[in-house]
Amino acid sequence: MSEQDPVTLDLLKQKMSDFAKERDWERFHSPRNLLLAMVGEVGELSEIFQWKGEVPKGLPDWKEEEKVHLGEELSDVLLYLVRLSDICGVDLGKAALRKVELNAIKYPAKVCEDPSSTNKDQSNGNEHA
Ligand SMILES: Nc1ccn([C@H]2C[C@H](O)[C@@H](COP(=O)(O)OP(=O)(O)OP(=O)(O)O)O2)c(=O)n1
Repeated sequence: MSEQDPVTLDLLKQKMSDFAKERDWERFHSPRNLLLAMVGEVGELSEIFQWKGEVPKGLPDWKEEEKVHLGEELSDVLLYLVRLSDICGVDLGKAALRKVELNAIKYPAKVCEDPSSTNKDQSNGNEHA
């Protein structure tokens, strides 16, 4: 794989599968364990922003090493999510695309100007699509 090749969910899925196989860690990669590991990584991601207050988009004032750390924690969350989906037999790419389409139907572009009002009134009464 070269630097120019796109990084796909399938590639990440394969890498995580190889990683677990090579270490004989498949027995640890159960749905529940992976979910808990992912939530732990969401916690580590949250710590990066904790107590900072709101930060401007693009993080212009952050040091390079802080951005590298952020990339690592974002990646841990993504990798566990990809692995969890795989282990559960869910095609994450397809499921996410379908969800994007459902979101567009639930929140028509011309109607929804204020995202803070994305609750019952604009979702046909269904809060859990
Ligand atoms: N049983 C495991 C353990 C780790 N990993 C992979 C997925 C994550 O990308 C990363 C998580 O590793 P750590 O648990 O060491 O977490 P961190 O990298 O965040 O290190 P730390 O918690 O020390 O900051 O390694 C995995 O697939 N399965």
